[in-house]
Amino acid sequence: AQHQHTFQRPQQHLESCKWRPPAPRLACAIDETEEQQPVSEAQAPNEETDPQPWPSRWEGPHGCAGRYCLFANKGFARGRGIVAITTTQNVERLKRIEKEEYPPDEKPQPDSPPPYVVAEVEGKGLGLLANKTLHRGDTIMKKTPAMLVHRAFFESVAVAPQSQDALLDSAVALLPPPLRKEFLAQMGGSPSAILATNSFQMDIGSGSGDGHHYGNFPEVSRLNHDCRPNAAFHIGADLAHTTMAARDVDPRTELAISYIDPLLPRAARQQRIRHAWDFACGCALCSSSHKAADKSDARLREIARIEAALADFTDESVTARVLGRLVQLYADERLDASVAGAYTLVALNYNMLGDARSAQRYARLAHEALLVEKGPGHGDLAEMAELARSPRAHFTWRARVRR
Ligand SMILES: C[S@@+](CC[C@H](N)C(=O)[O-])C[C@H]1O[C@@H](n2cnc3c(N)ncnc32)[C@H](O)[C@@H]1O
Repeated sequence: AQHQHTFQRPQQHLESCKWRPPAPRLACAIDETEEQQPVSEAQAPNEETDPQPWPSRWEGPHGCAGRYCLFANKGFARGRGIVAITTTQNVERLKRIEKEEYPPDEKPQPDSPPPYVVAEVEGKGLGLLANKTLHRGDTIMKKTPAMLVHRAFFESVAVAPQSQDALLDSAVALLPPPLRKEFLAQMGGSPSAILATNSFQMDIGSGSGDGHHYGNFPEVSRLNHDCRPNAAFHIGADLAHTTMAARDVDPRTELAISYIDPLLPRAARQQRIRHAWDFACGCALCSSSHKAADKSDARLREIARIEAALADFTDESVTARVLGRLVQLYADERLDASVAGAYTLVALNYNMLGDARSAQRYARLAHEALLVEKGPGHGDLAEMAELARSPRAHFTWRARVRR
């Protein structure tokens, strides 16, 4: 699974982002209410009391709206469960992923106690607070989705809003009770509003088309937004959403992720947050003085300028001093959760300038940051490992000096 590209920076940064279904709906070509077969709770007897974990078994379709049908697997990912509103082709993909990533003969790791507690956070509703000291790279949580909904289910004019709501209600009813409780406890109210406030875009087709879904991970949904977050996240080919500490965190400190591109200037960040989630960001940077915000925006502009130069092999302004300046700007901006792309560029550019030691140093840092921000499946990892191993054999060696 890959994250949705919402913006493109020089090093092909990928961003996972949250979403909001399009509203208001303008047209409904076909009302498919009649195709709905809402699933009642009565169809799952004894599930509240049954101590046995559910076996992994895909069932459905339990009703359809247009090409999108409801499928459920109460035993998905070694007993966690999942529901999906998607196409039959994508269910086959989910089956393949489960077979490869969650083989039934492999014992699940016992869950270690979470390094956070859920608590009220002033001005933000509930949030997550660290309950111990965390270090950069520590895993905060790793969760598979409770619900996957094909993006076009919300966008297709062939699916009427009533059909959407009926199928979403049925989907919730098919979740195993503990996960259903977690799902319904999320901020939002109705299932569609819960999805609008708390979902991540993900591609379950590895970019091969029609795999674009909204993924809902109820435990992850308690993470509030911060423009300079102390946690980073990625969604892997195993569908799991992993949140990791991006810097050292003291106990009782709130854990937060960025819902948006943190490199946007303050006004654009706030506008995106307002537009997509309808809240005024109360993070420390957004609440800072005009003077501090202006300084931050000036640093972001300088970052953009330098990164454009680094990505242009013909740009002659690139020197070791410029590379050092970029690293300093990221540190000053506290962009600990978004440094992988910058370190990658810096590593490649040191190599292009013929400084093998610095290239190796930043290739190692980029490798570490890619694991935190993008996960072990990211394509640049091999490149950075190669550069760290033998900078002089890398195609970038002295590329700027040779010109
Ligand atoms: C994904 S939920 C996060 C958890 C949520 N606070 C809760 O109680 O479940 C997103 C919602 O949390 C609140 N929120 C998140 N980050 C915030 C921030 N930086 N400032 C103010 N409110 C925030 C907003 O109400 C937003 O719609």
